[in-house]
Amino acid sequence: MEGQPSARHPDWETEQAYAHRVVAAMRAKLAELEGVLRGVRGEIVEFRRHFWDDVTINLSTLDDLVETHFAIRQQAEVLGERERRHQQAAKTKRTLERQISSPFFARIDFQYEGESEAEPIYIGIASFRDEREQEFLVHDWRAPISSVYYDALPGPASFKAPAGMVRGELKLKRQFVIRGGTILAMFDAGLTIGDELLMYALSRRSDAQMHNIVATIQRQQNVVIRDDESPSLLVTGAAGSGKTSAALQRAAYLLYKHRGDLDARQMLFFSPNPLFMSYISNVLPELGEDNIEQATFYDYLCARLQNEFVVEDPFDQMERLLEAGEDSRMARAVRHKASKAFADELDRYVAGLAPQMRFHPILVEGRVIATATDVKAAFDRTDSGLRLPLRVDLVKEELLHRLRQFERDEALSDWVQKAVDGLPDEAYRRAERTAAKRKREQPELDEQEEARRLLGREVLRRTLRPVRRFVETLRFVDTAGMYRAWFEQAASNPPEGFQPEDWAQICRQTVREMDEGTLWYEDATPYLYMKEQILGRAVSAPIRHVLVDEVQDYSVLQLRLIRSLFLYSRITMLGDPEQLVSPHRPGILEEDEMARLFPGLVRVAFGQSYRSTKQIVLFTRGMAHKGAEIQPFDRDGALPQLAEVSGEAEQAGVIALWLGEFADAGYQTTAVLTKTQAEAGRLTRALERCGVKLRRLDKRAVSLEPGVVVAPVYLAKGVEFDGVIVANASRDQYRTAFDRQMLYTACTRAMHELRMVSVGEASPWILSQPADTYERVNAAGVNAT
Ligand SMILES: Nc1ncnc2c1ncn2[C@@H]1O[C@H](COP(=O)(O)OP(=O)(O)OP(=O)(O)O)[C@@H](O)[C@H]1O
Repeated sequence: MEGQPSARHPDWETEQAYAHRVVAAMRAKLAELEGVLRGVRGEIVEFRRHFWDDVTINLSTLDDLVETHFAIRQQAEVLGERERRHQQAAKTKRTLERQISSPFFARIDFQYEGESEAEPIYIGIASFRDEREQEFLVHDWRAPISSVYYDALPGPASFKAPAGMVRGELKLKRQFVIRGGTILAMFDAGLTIGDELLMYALSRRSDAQMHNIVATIQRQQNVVIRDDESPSLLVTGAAGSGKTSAALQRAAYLLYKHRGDLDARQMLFFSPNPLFMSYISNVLPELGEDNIEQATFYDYLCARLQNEFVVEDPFDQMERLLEAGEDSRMARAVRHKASKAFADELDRYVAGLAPQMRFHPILVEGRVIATATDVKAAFDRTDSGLRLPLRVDLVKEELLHRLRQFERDEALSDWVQKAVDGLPDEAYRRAERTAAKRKREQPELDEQEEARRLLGREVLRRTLRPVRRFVETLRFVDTAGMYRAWFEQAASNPPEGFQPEDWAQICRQTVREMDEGTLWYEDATPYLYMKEQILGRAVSAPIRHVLVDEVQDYSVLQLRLIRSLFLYSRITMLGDPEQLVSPHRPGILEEDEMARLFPGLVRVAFGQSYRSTKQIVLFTRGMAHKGAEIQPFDRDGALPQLAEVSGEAEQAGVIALWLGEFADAGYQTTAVLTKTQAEAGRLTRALERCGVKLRRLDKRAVSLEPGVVVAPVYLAKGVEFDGVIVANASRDQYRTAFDRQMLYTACTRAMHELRMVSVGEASPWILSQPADTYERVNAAGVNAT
């Protein structure tokens, strides 16, 4: 690395003077903004107080009603506009406050082609203009020219501006660490980019929150961040290679580039667990952007399925699997239901479903408006050339028509007239007035009967409301019955092609579970997918960008569902096949299925791992299939340690000892990772008995705080800790290929230090690593080799 040691840099004073100038200008702007904010706030309070003064409420005639409506609307619009102005100013203020502490993090000197001098460009989290001088004191990191900082080395360079490519020469590339307006460190980048600043960033202690990487975005990451052309992106890369970070920076970049046209509510991030949602929730606000929408795939499924079933969550499914074992029927069921063969089979079933469509009858207070057979007959009368959702829609129209007819026909019937007695007096008076008016227009009308008819229809309208809703929301289609029937049929008559040998039993179990009102997690997606095929896809048009993290854990149908629900959205997927911690079959990321579902898919692979020290990466990469491709970042730390102990009490003792050492090292976040929830519970109790203060994370945990946590590995996905202790990393626990992925995921959560303890012989996935990549210690933490 060519670079000047910070303290001796000859330009230090000049740069500090510039930083002071910028900060002073920012402070002045902040004061001005605070004045504006106070003013707008005052206006809002005043406006709210006198909201009704300018509105005359007059509901006498229809014209008056319309006028009143518009007057209220106009007032509300004025108020809304001020509130928006206030929100905008408050947002700018927050960004400015952050900028004042660290006004910029880089400077490039760029000499445009044809110019004789280079222009210094300072880069920060947002741009800042000196309005009097009409010059940019700081450029936004997302501005076109800023890309030179991320992409180029000193020498000829170019960047893409809206009007085309701009060429020139990069004369200087300088990086800063500034806190509280004071320069703490300053590096000039030479042939390699920003390694010192990166080292500075990666050596920090984790505070349980992910942070932005804006000052040290690497060239390959920048490709992903600024890609505004590919319809879909699949970013694969080793643990800690910055996939999630790049995706969040990408969201910030797109929000900036398309500001005014794209807002944060139009971007959706699928997170692996609720904990992760809180872990990343700081990144965008740090960059002055609003948080984008976040959901776990499970939450999304439940929202779509409403309350039709109790849907098992993926963590319970995981526990079920860990208990049953990989060779169990349950595991075979889950794997098969996640496969392409199953997805194709479901597509075939839906394609041939028309003759077997099932419906619920339409009943009103025990009276039959249409039997299930009637509804089926109505369906059969529709044009068989049409797609299922269109045919269902036609049946809906016919049923609504029948409901209207029923309302007309039944108004004078006894059961309805009996219910009329319960109507309020006002309803009687209204009906009598209307009947009298009609009598004047049609003298032959029986006025009393007309009033009774009107009252009867009012009763019916109320009674029919839920039935109408039932029809309008297509709940008359027995989708659950059809999903269930598919398994019933398959149990007695298995479909052609590959099935697990005990498929018939699996099908019967699925039926039993549904009869109890529960949907296993592995059935939730196929069921929803089938439902969307029958009833019509509720395409989520407002969402324009979807980001899917940990995509290696998704099944074929989950991806098909995402594609169909977000048909018009651009999709960015992030994954690492080595971290497959779901019972699904590996390889989904490699398959043609990806290219078929996401036409124009662009794949980007990240090779370098940033999270962990060189020692941790050299050790963990041995567990990965394509480990040789993982490049560690040259940051030194201790060798990972392994202690083999004889029992659980001894294990707790070793962990307590290690936790003490981690605390002495100043680690703020430490995780003790187990395989299962039950183990996490036992270990928590054992550690508490040793006097350790810790927090146990379960699937309901929604935030990560500094300190020691005990959790099963699958809950720590995507998250990182200063120190990680893998509990009971023994042969019994981590033996199979699936276990290897789990162990790899656990070990790669560590930033600075990794320790493993095993009750009995350690896992072969550890023992097969080169002896010089880890250290064996005894229960007292003393080298045991
Ligand atoms: N360019 C960078 N500059 C500074 N830090 C970086 C950079 N890229 C990644 N990191 C850091 O590396 C760590 C891992 O990043 P991130 O979580 O985005 O990786 P990932 O590929 O999503 O990991 P995993 O697959 O293990 O969940 C984070 O602490 C992040 O801040």
